Amino acid sequence: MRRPKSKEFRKQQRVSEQEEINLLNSWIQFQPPDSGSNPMSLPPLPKTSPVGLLEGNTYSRYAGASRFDQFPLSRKTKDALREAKFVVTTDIQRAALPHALCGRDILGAAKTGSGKTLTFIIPVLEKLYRERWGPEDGVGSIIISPTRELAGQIFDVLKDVGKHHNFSAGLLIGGRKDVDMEKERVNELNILICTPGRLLQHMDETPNFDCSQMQILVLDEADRILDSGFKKELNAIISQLPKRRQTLLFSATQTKSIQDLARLSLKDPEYLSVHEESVTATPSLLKQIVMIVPLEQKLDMLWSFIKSHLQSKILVFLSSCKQVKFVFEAFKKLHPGIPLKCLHGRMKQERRMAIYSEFCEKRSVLFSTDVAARGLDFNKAVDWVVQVDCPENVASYIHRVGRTARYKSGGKSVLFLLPSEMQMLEKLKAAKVPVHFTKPRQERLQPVSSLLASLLVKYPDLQHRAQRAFITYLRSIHIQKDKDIFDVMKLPINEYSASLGLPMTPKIRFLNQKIKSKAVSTKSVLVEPEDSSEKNVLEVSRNIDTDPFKDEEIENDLFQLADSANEDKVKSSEIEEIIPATRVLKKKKLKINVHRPVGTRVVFDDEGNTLPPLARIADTQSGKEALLLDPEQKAEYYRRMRDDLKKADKEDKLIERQRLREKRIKQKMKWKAGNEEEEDQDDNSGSERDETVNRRHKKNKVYFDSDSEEGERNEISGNARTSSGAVTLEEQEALALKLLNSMHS
Ligand SMILES: Nc1ncnc2c1ncn2[C@@H]1O[C@H](COP(=O)(O)OP(=O)(O)OP(=O)(O)O)[C@@H](O)[C@H]1O
Repeated sequence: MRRPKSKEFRKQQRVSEQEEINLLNSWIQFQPPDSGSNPMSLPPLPKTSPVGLLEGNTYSRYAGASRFDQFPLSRKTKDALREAKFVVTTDIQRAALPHALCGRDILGAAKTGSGKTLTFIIPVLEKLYRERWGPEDGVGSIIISPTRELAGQIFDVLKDVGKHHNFSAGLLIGGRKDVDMEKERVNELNILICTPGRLLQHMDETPNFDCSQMQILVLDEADRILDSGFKKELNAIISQLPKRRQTLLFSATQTKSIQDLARLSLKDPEYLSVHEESVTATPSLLKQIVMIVPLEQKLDMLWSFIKSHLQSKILVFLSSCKQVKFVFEAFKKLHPGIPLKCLHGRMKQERRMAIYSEFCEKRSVLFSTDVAARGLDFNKAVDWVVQVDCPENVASYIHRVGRTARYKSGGKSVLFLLPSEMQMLEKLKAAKVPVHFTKPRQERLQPVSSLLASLLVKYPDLQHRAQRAFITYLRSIHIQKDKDIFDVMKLPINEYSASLGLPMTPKIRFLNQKIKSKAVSTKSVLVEPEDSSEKNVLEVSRNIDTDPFKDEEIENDLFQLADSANEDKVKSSEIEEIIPATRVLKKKKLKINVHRPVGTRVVFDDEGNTLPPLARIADTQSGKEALLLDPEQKAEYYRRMRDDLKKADKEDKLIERQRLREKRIKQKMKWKAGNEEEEDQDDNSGSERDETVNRRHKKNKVYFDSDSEEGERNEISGNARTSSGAVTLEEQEALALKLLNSMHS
């Protein structure tokens, strides 16, 4: 709390502030961009070096400044920077601050953890300070972030660095219930830090919400905000912002698309990519490992990894919220000896923030979706980033691994790649990502599947979660755009299902169609193995083994599970994986097992001869076993059995429908009560999300940001359908017969 100051003191302060501003303005040759320039006629992006950018400009002398106090910044900003122990500037800060303080538009690209946040927070504060912005001036700056956690983190940095300024700032993110309170106060805020959905909500719903005077717009993780997932929101937001403004875009993986820049009406933007000439696209202190892990061994590998790194802080990325929920719940029940946490878009906002803070403070394992992939700077360094599921592209990989090895600290990461995803390695290499490729050391694996199977028997809820995780994973692969890497048909589906502890492979409608058509077309693959991708896979692995970035230390010290000695074993599993026809045959075999009728038990007659199968069956009516050798008797028996099963099936379906109806009603009520939940942004592809947003806009004007909940609802209904339709009549018959059989054996 500040003590009230006297009138005289305030007057003096105003005068000295004005003198300081005059001085700053004379130091900085302030060049606001032309308001009327045509955004489509952008000049080619200049490839500038980080220092000495503004030759001939009075400001050029600051271009090479290596300390914050050498920059023409206000006393208030300098004091706060010093107090927060920010003294020496980073590359991107040195390169971008001179331009940003001049009022230029900037496209800033620098590696993860290299200090981009300060690079835009300082110009925002300085711009408003020099404009003498006050509460009555309203919104002066908007900073947009793709996720709520990142917005919260930027807000914290702003509070730190701006603590001596008198600006008001607000964090506007989805999932908060106090939207009405926000509406009342939003017009008094000078700096808004927000997610796109919530900002648009205020633009559309808040009476008199006015940002016509806004001076400076910032997009953090700009490439993400400009991609198709946020396209509609961003276009709507931009259309409501003044054309005359400064725009700053930052990301570790920057967009260079002229269309994107045109959408933002950038004026002569400075493209500052300070690490473009760098040998690697990722931080130099980051050690990166890629391992081939067959799908059915992923959980074994993850479990073994956790068990052998109990003293580390580990961030684990999985492809969907359902995966996160299942792995977290299952592993928690197995007590690995280190605290486990999970983070995904469908958690309540308060819980999300709490988990995020707890993980910042404590050594633990955090299972997360891509909500934690970008921008987050976990307080005490993350030791390991483990990518259990392959990221959708190289950019996503770079952001995920960038959660460790930040600023000047080191870090390690490991990516589990399926044999069918080996193309990813080539793409990483092409993008200058130095990975050390290695094979898993099988004998160090601690299998967890059998433990999971018993857990699933004990906890039916967990079984349901496992089924959903299974289906969502396959769907996430199915909807991936990059078909060079992601091919659902190459996955060992039954083995994967068993590895989750599931007793039977759940039915997946979209896949069944594919399998049928593939079963016909893949026969030729079996007779032409040399031409198949098998060869490619092996070739790739050989190439990567001779990777110049290879670091012996990693193999010996950092990841004890790795071993190249069992190369042959892995190769044979690769071969098995990449010939889909093999699996199709296997699958059929498995199915035959499931449908095994009563009577397949070997039975002998009085003379010791085996009786043919089906000769001996249980008479369910009388409760006795009987030998039904007469075909008519047998037919009659089966007819009765079929009728019974059909009846039971009908009843089951009725019950299931009723259950689903009740569930839907409950969800509706929850919704109506404004019980906001969130979407897992990874569960849906961009295009799916676009459709979702459209529908929502049309229907009831509910807003979307990185965290909306439509994905969940879609999935719930999708999964409900699957669970209700998953077990067919045939399978139910088989199951009943199997039960009878086991009762008699
Ligand atoms: N000049 C500096 N001196 C000391 N520490 C700094 C400096 N600049 C930034 N940092 C610290 O470096 C860390 C990473 O900064 P920041 O989060 O801004 O990185 P980033 O480039 O935005 O990363 P990402 O691409 O992952 O979003 C933070 O902990 C921040 O406090």
